Amino acid sequence: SGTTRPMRILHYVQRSAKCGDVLSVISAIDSFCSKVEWAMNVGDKKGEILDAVVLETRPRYVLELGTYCGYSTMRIARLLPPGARLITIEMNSHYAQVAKELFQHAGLDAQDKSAEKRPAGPTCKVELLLGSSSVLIPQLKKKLDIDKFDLVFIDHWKVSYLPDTRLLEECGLLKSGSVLLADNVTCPGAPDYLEYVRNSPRYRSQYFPSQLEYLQVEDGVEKSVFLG
Ligand SMILES: O=C(NC/C=C/[C@H]1O[C@@H](Sc2ccncc2)[C@H](O)[C@@H]1O)c1cc([N+](=O)[O-])cc(O)c1O
Ligand SMILES: [Mg+2]
Repeated sequence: SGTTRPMRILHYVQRSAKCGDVLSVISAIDSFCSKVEWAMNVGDKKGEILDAVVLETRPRYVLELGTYCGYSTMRIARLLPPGARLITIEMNSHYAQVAKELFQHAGLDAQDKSAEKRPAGPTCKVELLLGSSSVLIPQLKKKLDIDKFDLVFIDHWKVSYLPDTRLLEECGLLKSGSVLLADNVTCPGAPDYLEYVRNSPRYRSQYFPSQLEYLQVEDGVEKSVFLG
């Protein structure tokens, strides 16, 4: 009945990162996970690729599958202009709670969309949805009044990458030019997803080699542009 790894990350951040400073929260997580305890954040090396893709895409509507502690949520949110919306889906309520507390420490304007009492309309940049992507993706248009996503960051269960991508297509949530960015396509790997986006005429796919977070192990992210 001790603490969990996400709780230990949260406590370290609360002790050592500057309140309201999202960059100091991000670097505190990286420092904890590289020196004290590994955790499955996208990390600083692949995080720089994520940053570059966000800046290049200039997305207004972003979807993230797999919040975990919210590390990549914060990396993305800090680069979005006001008015942009970042929807992140997490099915583990403990991880979601830790992420929310990290967003608060970072001073990120975030809202738990699954809360009952919430102000009408998108008053904040980060909207955390509690539930499974396969259940929530078909509800996004109706629930959140979002038509298409400009950028999707995929970092949840590796076996869910492909089915959820197919679901995004079927739900009409991608437009010509929408960018999918998938973490871990080398380690742990998402072979069926890779095979799909690299061979489908509906995507132009590009691999960005890097390393697994905090380790000297090969990994990489795959950027796939939906062609409509
Ligand atoms: O397994 C990995 N990631 C799975 C991530 C899973 C995250 O997404 C939801 S599942 C969900 C959320 C929403 N909808 C459906 C399911 C989990 O609660 C967790 O927050 C992983 C593993 C390694 N590694 O080295 O072993 C490295 C990485 O970078 C990884 O991302
Ligand atoms: Mg990952």
